[in-house]
Amino acid sequence: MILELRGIKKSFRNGMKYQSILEDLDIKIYEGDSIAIKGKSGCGKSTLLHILAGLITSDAGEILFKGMNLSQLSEEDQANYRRKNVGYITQNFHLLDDRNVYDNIALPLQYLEFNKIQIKEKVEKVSHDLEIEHIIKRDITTLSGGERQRVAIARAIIKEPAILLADEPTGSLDDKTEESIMEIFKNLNEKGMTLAIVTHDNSVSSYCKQVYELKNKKLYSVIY
Ligand SMILES: Nc1ncnc2c1ncn2[C@@H]1O[C@H](COP(=O)(O)OP(=O)(O)OP(=O)(O)O)[C@@H](O)[C@H]1O
Repeated sequence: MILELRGIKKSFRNGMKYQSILEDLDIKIYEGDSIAIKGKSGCGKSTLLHILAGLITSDAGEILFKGMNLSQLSEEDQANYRRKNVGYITQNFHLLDDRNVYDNIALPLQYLEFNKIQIKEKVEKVSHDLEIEHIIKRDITTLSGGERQRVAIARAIIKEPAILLADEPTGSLDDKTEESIMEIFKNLNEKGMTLAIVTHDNSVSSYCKQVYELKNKKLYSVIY
């Protein structure tokens, strides 16, 4: 098992009120799994992905990565865990506007202290796969929504993470580009990368081996 959530609870404080989002949520994700997470807008899908990525903490429960309890690690070790193992594509991409496309894609490898030659090789390969070679020197601010999305995907997969978490990764792409991105994810998954995707799109979830619905603060396996 690569990642397990046990008894996760999460609520947010909005003004004077606490809004409970996740309640006693469990999930087991096995190495090489590909899972889609569906559910109504606002039900807590992004919150769940943030918890899986270790970006926010839960109020109760445990997150285990290959049996290791992440909440028992120091902040520095948690950050190292994320850098090495987790690729994350957020809903609004979070690209760095003051750097060009190349530098955005190269960033995770710089954190992992790859040398310049290794970085160049990997950036060239991933930008070829995602068909963004022609925009590699462009400033982020000049890109279209779909181009930004592909840059965010390139940045997330360049380090070949053990687990890729993606929040609506093909949301603003046309059908053909969506299909090519899903083929890339499928290939990476076949090579052993575990995949968890939040999506509303049935054609995206059809690529996944398992589909879950987040409902009433818990995850339910959807059987077609
Ligand atoms: N940092 C926060 N502070 C307060 N409330 C929050 C915070 N983050 C999320 N929420 C609330 O938690 C609920 C779940 O939000 P979340 O973004 O996880 O839903 P979602 O299922 O991903 O929605 P969507 O499909 O619309 O993107 C929403 O009601 C949202 O307003």
